Amino acid sequence: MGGRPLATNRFTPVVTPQALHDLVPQTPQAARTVEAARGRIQAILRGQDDRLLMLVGPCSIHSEAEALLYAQRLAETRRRWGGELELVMRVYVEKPRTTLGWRGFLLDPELDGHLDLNAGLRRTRTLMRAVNELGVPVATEVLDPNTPPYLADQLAWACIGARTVESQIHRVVASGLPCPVGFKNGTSGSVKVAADAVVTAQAEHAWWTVGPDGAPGLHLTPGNPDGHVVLRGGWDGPNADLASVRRAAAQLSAARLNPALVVDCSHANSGSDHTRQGAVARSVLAHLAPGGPVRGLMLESQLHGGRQPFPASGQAPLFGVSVTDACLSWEDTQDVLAEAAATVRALRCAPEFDWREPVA
Ligand SMILES: O=C[C@H](O)[C@H](O)COP(=O)(O)O
Ligand SMILES: C=C(OP(=O)(O)O)C(=O)O
Repeated sequence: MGGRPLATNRFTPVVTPQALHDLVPQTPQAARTVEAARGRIQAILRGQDDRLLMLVGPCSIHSEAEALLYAQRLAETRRRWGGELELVMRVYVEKPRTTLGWRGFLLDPELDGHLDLNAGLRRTRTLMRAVNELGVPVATEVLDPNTPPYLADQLAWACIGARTVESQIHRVVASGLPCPVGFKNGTSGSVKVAADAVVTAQAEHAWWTVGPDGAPGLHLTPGNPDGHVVLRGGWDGPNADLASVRRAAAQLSAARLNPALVVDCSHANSGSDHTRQGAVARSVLAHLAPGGPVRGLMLESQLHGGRQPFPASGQAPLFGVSVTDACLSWEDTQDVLAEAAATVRALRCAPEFDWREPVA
């Protein structure tokens, strides 16, 4: 083969899952948050709890101080709207990229390309535990199939993203996760690939991974009964409107799946314009119906709105501003949450109707 010679492959050993758990052990307080939230999210998805699941938080975590400040504020918001909303914080530490870019705090916690994965694992686990200890449940995207043995006990909700939803190994991993898993529709907009992922993840599988001591092994997974589809729009545009929601729910019902849906108000549903997330959320709230398929919303939200260019090496990022996708500001997020809570209250007094009927 001609061309440029490849750079030399290098290998750096990584801590075992057990060593990380010994270093950052689970605490009873954090475990209570995780367990209780998993049960409540399951009940919402199954239609046994009429509150809305609200997955809110930064597109990506790049600083513990920022994330903890956000979590402290969210803890207060959770108390305020707990009767109407199940608020879960996005603690997203692995970023899938369309082509190239920073791959997240877990792999590169210093944002400088040094890829200190051991520090990333320790700092991520410490952060997730601290968020749970504040009483705020944690949601994340599971991107690298190697991460769950290190972090799964911290998660109340997990996501398989639009770029990996068609991947066999991600579906297999989801079948072994101990929490409800949302599957995004594909980047093309295909809901079929997400519905297929729900079916695949419901089954038992064999997942080749590492055990607590880091030795490779075969994890026989039980299957995940709480997989569901997350609508995030696609190449052809948004899919948060009533017709798209009805179509997706009908597709799931036809496949004999629970038609529960979460609508991501960001990504292709907002045209990646953070200022549109509120309008997308409001449009979904306007078509919610008692007993309808939409059980939750996702917002990409930060302390401050917008985004900043990824910081050059050695340069400190602006505090509270996303370094990946542009996010809704804290204040605008609060407005959306207040409206979501008011909608849930109003729906409790609304008559049931068949959401499948087309509006005349
Ligand atoms: O949510 C985050 C981004 O949309 C996703 O990681 C893709 O980012 P990119 O298109 O900037 O690579
Ligand atoms: C990467 C994300 O979303 P998607 O997979 O929908 O692009 C995300 O939610 O951070």
